[in-house]
Amino acid sequence: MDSTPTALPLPTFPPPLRTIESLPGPRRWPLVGNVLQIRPLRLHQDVEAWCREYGDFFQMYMGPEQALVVADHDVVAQVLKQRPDTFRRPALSERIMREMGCVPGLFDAEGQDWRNQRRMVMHAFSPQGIKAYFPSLVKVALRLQQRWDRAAQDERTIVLSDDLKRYTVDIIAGLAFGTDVDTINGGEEVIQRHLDVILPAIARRTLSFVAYWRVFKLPQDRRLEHSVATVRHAIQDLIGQARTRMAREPERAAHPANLLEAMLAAAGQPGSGVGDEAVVGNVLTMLLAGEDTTANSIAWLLYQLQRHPEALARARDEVLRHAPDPAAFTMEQMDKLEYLNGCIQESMRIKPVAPFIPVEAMHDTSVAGIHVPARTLVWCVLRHHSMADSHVEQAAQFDPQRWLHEGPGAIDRKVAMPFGAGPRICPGRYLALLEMKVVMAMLLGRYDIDAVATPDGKEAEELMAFVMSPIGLAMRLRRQRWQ
Ligand code: HEM
Repeated sequence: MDSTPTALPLPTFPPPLRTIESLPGPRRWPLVGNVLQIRPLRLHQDVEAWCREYGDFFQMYMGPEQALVVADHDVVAQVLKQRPDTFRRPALSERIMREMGCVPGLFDAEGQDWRNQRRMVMHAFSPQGIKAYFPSLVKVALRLQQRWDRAAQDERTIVLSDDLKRYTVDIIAGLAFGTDVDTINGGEEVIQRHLDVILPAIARRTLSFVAYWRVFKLPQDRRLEHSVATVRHAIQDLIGQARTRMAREPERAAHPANLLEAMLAAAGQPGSGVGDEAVVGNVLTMLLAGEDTTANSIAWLLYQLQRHPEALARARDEVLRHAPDPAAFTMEQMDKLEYLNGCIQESMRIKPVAPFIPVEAMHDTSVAGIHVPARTLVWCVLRHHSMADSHVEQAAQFDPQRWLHEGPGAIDRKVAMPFGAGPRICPGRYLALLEMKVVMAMLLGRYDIDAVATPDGKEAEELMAFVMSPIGLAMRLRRQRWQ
């Protein structure tokens, strides 16, 4: 027998964690940190420029608070996946909403409240729910078509964001609240005007270094108060209409026809985790989360297609082949618009309306070997690898084709995350994609686009106010000759 002692394997230890302080990052000032180097309306671009300079992981300071910036798409997806237990949305965002007089909903809910509300919202926005709503969605698109017919006939310029927001609000109100608000045919005093005041205010106050509004109010803060009060009034109206329907038809409590009815039915149940406040909060949340995001995504898509005539022609060809008549649109036709779908994905890769997602660590944890103490802000950058040649071939080019095939030359679909990732991924994504397809199919099949341009004819700038929007795009349409 061999008596040579065999060497015991040495225990291996994971490498010690790095600290955030050990990472590179822009030079900071005492107290204000890097805040003065960030242009609030160009915040995303400033952080993306630092990503190019300092790499996928670096530190920055939002005032005195240290933040870890993560721009590696795999690691971003891992962080976003660890919600709601390890990371949450920053507590500041909920505080700002409440202070403004807005009740938070799913977007700001955490823990068990979030789980309960999420289940209901997912059910309301499920592919089956959206399929059932499709005929009403098309009806809203046809109203927009009438509005655009009039604009084309009068050779009038269309303020793109205004018309598209009317379209998206009407769809959300119909699907989620069961109410036909018809803002497309409404006058100037529509709910969007007030949402347009509230959304930038959330962004502005979240980034504001000094909470001056607690001490005195500027005209913009008084406008905000008025808009919040008007929107709250409109929400009470929507809830009132749903309660009346449910009182008239009590069977709706057992078989709710939409999200609002489901929430109202649940609000009466003990232990449902959905109270009256959550109902109000979620009506507002659906309006805020579904309006600007989808409208601006469509505006960016139109802008990019207009600058790529060969892609536009190919998308139009496809529409005329598979879905030539908006009044007869079907879900099956929409499923056939694969090239248009590629255009949508490509546009959202280059111009994601949510180019970053900030989260906060709930307890001490680690990210890619970096120690992250509890309550640290982790700034997840969504547009970095998705625009890098190292991850996407000729990344700066608008090339819808890359979304159509598998294998060499195809894009790694996980590199772009326009709807976020993990358990809090956008629940409205199926609806949003369908809204985009329907409005684009209606437009491409019926009109020639004369212009989608900024007032000075220069490149559309990206403005970060709650979502990343193109500044001041106007569109001119002409009815196609064969129409
Ligand atoms: C193109 C249009 C849209 C884009 C690009 C978009 C993008 C996003 C993103 C990036 C998030 C954060 C996800 C995360 O934290 O991982 C989000 C969350 C959310 N979105 Fe959307 N969204 C769009 C349309 C909609 C629509 C139409 C609705 C519903 C009416 C909606 C409702 C929500 C809600 C409620 C949340 C919070 C989900 C949660 O925290 O659990 N979104 N969206």
